Amino acid sequence: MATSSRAGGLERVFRGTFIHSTPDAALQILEDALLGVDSVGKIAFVGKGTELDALTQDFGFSPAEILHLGPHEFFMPGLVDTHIHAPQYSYAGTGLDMPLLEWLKTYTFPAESCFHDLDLARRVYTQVVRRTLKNGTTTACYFATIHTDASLLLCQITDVFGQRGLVGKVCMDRNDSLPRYSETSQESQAETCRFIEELLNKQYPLVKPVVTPRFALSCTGALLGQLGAIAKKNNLHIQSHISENPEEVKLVKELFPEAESYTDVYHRHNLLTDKTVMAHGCYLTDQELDLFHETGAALSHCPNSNISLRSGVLNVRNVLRHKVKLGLGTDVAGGYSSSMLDTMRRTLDVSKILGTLDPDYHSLTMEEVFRLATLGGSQALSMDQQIGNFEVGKDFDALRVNVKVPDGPVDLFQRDQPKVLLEKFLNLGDDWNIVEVFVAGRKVVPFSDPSNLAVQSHLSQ
Ligand SMILES: O=c1[nH]c(=O)c2nc[nH]c2[nH]1
Ligand SMILES: [Zn+2]
Repeated sequence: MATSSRAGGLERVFRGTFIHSTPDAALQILEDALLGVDSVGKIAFVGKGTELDALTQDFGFSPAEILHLGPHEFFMPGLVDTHIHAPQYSYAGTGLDMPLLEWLKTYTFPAESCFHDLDLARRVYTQVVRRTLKNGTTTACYFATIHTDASLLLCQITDVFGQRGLVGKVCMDRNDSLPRYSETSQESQAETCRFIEELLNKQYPLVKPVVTPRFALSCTGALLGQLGAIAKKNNLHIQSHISENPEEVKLVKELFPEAESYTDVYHRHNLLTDKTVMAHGCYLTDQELDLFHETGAALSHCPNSNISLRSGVLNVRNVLRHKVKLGLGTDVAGGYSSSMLDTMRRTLDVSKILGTLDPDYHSLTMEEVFRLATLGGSQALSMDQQIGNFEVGKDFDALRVNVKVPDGPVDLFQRDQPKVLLEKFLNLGDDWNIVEVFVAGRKVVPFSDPSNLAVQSHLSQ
């Protein structure tokens, strides 16, 4: 039976294979399906090829207007990167030879401190948005730097390229290792308010502000409290890091002796809400995971970063058992790859290693990881009413995947079933296979040259 909604006139109708997840099914494959996208980018109907006549009548389109997918093609929901540092893209792929706190001091803070330079910011941010879009990231939850104007530029670039973005101006009023890359708590609070106000005034349809204390070690309790109040007053998203590395966990305990746990540091400053996403969480206790569940706060699992900085291992099965919302993140540049395909592969690898070490550990399946990267990410960002799968009424954020693209990375030897095509793509594919990317119904990849010219002139003003 077709499902439908009549939000606006029809813009496009596709026919072919659609693969997505639902809360009940990690993998749902719709073969020979028809999907209509309305003029405001929402999914107007999803039906079967056999229902063509009824759908053409109900929605007023002709069969000649249908865009047909090829035999090795399918649509899947856009990938949701729940944790990525846009400025760190400048040194992605390098500097992975030390643990977190030294890594921050040696590479991260010096690199981020340069982003007062708007020309540098424009170059790096343009490339990170283009690269992640090409890799199929339709929604990205970005950390910028402490610099408000450069953070606003990241918002503008995200808007121009048509990516859905949550963007945070980073807040840190404590940085002994590089005092020039720090703010007073008054500056941090005032600049966060300016960032939010200026971004909201721009009215970019797909870009939202996120309140972003870097992590407990970078912030005084006073600043954490002010940021919790700002988020509450404006009903905003919040992002930070938690329990990533043993040394970090130990120092947080020393710095906040009054708190019952690392999670409690954030909770007592009103920073754990159902619009919070915290990266890592490798060392959270069961009690802390209970607190995440009670508050509706989410975790972002960043396996490339956890391996590359030798930070720790997240027991995803335990997180899911506690019914904590969970998405995946590249965590560029602690994670060296900006591709969510890499993040999915590492999520699976880490889970298989846990299963090898403990025969009672129930490793994740490919289907579960696919759900985490799409619907899971949308839930972690509390955006699952709007994105995450192909439910009628949601925005059409989607990747058109061609597993047999000429000169591509995947070889096929027979007419494979859609599940095999998906598995080949997830394990062997890359951006060559992502032939089109849609965000809110707009085709944003391939990049259109005229719009790029517009970007260049727009951004150089
Ligand atoms: O992976 C990480 N990347 C960072 O930039 C950061 N800052 C605090 N904690 C962090 N962890
Ligand atoms: Zn991070």
